[in-house]
Amino acid sequence: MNSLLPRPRSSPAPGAVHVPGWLDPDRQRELVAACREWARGPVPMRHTRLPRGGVMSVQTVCVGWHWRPYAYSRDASDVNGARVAEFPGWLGELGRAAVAEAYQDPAAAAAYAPDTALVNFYDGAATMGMHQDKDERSGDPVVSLSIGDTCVFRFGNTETRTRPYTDVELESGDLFVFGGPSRYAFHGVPRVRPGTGDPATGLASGRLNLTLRVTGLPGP
Ligand SMILES: O=C(O)CCC(=O)C(=O)O
Ligand SMILES: [Fe+2]
Repeated sequence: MNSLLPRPRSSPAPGAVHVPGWLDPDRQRELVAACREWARGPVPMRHTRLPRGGVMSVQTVCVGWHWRPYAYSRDASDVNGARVAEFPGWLGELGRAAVAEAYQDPAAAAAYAPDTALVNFYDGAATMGMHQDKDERSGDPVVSLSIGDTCVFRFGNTETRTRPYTDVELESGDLFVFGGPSRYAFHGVPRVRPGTGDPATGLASGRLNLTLRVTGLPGP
């Protein structure tokens, strides 16, 4: 938080809600510690390789289900063949609390059962191009949690990867939920602002983002 006045919550599109400063400092520290463990394994955090030969600038580790472009599996055959870490119960609770906060809808929150989390780490130069989250077989909302350096999060429309879009500054502790008519909106991260995070989170530099999702795939 680098502003004098609290940042207001906003809704850049129907079904998309930004809640600034939702995670308190203790929660942020706990999440950084958990992400650090997941980054070690059983499937280590890596730069995801794209089918056409490119490599993503962010580093990613998954929990619950392993994502590779463009499908989910339990085993990370594109990394080391290991089965991904279990999706912990507390992370599901956090997801339900996030949906309750964003939509102020207890029934929608109670029904929300995320079974995967993608953990992305951005160094100062990493970006993410405009894309849709569409490898899930469920239209349930995506819950996004940010820790560390501030980024520009570009939230667009469901039709094109271009305008109209809204640029939102996601700071450490911010919650962003997109569901309903915005579930398949294009979005991306054109810029991270190095040095804006507070090292007290446990993250000396860079940005962490967790997206909780419902894969719609059969469990265990
Ligand atoms: O880092 C972010 O804020 C967005 C991440 C994202 O869009 C994704 O993992 O699909
Ligand atoms: Fe995404």
